[in-house]
Amino acid sequence: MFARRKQETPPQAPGPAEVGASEALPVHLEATGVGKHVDGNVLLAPVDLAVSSGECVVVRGENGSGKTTLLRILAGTLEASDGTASLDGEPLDERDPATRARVAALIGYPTAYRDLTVIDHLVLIDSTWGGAIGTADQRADDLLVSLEIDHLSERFPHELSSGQQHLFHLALVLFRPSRVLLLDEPEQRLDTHKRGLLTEILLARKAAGAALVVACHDPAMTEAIADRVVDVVAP
Ligand SMILES: Nc1ncnc2c1ncn2[C@@H]1O[C@H](COP(=O)(O)OP(=O)(O)OP(=O)(O)O)[C@@H](O)[C@H]1O
Repeated sequence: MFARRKQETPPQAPGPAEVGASEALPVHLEATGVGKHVDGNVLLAPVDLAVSSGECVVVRGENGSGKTTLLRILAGTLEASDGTASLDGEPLDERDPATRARVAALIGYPTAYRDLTVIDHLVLIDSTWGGAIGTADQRADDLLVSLEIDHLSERFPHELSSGQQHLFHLALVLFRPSRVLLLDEPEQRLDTHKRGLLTEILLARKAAGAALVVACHDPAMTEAIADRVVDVVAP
């Protein structure tokens, strides 16, 4: 089991909106004419997108239209072939600590460790990123409660159902502080109730000042969280 970091003075426990909440500093993410092609194949036709603190842009489009490709470019893990993408006027590069400190992304499967439990993973993340309120265990518990998976905190990742695993993956991303949240189909594999919980958490993160870009196939969730919609058209 991962050794828990000890904290001497536990202040009050955080509320769900405060766990992983973004810092108060405003942020602006912008993509202008961003497109991607590889060996003559167009993965993403040029698209514009802009989002600031307290806003959510939902990216829609049919399967294969390029939503994940766009999110990868916005996360700084993929270089655009056309156009420019910037965060607060600076180029995005996931290798740059300045980008990593501001952007948290759920695109595909995050790294998980077979020998660490659910809560061990969160405490491990906390040892890197920390938090302002409460202890690491309190912060982790609070997020797990908000996702209604606190009863699974001592399970290993391979002991979770597919929907529970997805909630665990969401927890890994939501737990660390970030000013920008990029989520690729966060509603996948979740039942209606859990989609509602996730919607509440995303609205709380918006209210706390995060900028959100969410690729989403769920019309109800889109209606609830989106300030604007960007439709990606298949190349
Ligand atoms: N490494 C790659 N090399 C070549 N083409 C790729 C590669 N990765 C993805 N593609 C293609 O790029 C296009 C866009 O893929 P992308 O995953 O961005 O779509 P998407 O909109 O997220 O799809 P979905 O809704 O199914 O998740 C698809 O046609 C896909 O086949």
